[in-house]
Amino acid sequence: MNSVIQNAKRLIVKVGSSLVTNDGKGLDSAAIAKWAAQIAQLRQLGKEVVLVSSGAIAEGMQRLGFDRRPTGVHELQACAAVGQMGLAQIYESSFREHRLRTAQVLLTHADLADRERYLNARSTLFTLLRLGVVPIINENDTVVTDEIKFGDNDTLGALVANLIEGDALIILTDQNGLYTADPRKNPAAQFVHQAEAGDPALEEMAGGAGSSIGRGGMLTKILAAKRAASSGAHTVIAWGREDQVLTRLAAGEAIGTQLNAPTARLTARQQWMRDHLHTAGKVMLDSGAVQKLTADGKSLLPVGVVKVSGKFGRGDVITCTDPDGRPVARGISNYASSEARRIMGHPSAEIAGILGFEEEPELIHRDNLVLL
Ligand SMILES: Nc1ncnc2c1ncn2[C@@H]1O[C@H](COP(=O)(O)OP(=O)(O)O)[C@@H](O)[C@H]1O
Ligand SMILES: N[C@@H](CCC(=O)OP(=O)(O)O)C(=O)O
Repeated sequence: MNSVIQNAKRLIVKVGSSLVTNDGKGLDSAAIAKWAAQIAQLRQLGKEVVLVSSGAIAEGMQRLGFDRRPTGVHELQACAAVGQMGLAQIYESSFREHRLRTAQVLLTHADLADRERYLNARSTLFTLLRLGVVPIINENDTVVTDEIKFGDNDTLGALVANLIEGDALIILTDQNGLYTADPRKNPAAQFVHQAEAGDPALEEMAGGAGSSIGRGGMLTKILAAKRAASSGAHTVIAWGREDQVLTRLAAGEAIGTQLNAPTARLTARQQWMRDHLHTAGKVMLDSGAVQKLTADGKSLLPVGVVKVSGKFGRGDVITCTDPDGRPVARGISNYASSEARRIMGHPSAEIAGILGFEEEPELIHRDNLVLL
């Protein structure tokens, strides 16, 4: 038995190109229908699921009649643009069978490196989940070149896990999981059931892609697990065609390779905020808001702010002080200082009326806040 996926509330499921396109032969609608049915069941169990799907280039190659992966960057980008239409269509129709809506989210590395775009992506994904939609994420291959790419969707899956503080990342691939060596080349390779994410020994075992369809191979999956672990997410690498793989994992069955996150959830993120030696701005809270933050574990609402100092933008880390000016917390602001000055002291229901828009009801969401 294994409870990591069973206990997970928010899951990121990544499916690789070779699985999605049946080794490049075209979109595998039967396999996709099975994952959609399983994801629908996970949602009924109260889990939130985000799907990261590869396969745009492989499907585009098939549609455009390339029998080998083109070497020219613009041909690859053209393939991705054509293939992504196929992915969007098939996911939309497969999930519709279960009365679930899908949303296409195409991201680039630049989107996640920029704090404001990062926060926008995060808010949009949370909103989609709250609305009961299954987001389908891929890299926006049409606009990125090699130097600025995530490069592979294992990495993208891990970054999405960090972005939305997923509890677990499930990487579905064409092998049962991690072996001590590439099983395609070494039939004596032993299966690894469990290990600690980030253990350097795993990187020695993992090789590159076994087929011409997949990109990253096992190494990028191991590195993705290490990356996801920094925000506390555990990773499972499993065979995507295993019968009922997702629902069985959710029922607590041990399938595939489990890479456990050694750090507690949010530690890395809290660490990142704590590590800010200087912040661009400060907000002074009334004593009620101090109580909400420090004793009740709540978010900071604009209504509890009495003074805003400094100049900061949406997404900057700011310091919260008590009425005597003593720092009590640090966190990421959802509003720029000019906006915060206008909404401080007001209930969140008035934000839209004052600013003409509302980003979030909180000035600092609890997930983006660390007590000092
Ligand atoms: N130690 C290993 N254990 C399992 N698979 C490995 C290992 N090293 C390399 N591989 C290769 O990694 C491949 C999976 O990666 P990849 O082809 O990129 O798949 P995906 O499209 O699912 O991302 C496997 O087919 C396998 O040949
Ligand atoms: N964005 C690319 C994904 C490339 C990729 O990482 O593929 P894979 O190693 O199969 O997950 C596509 O959709 O073709």
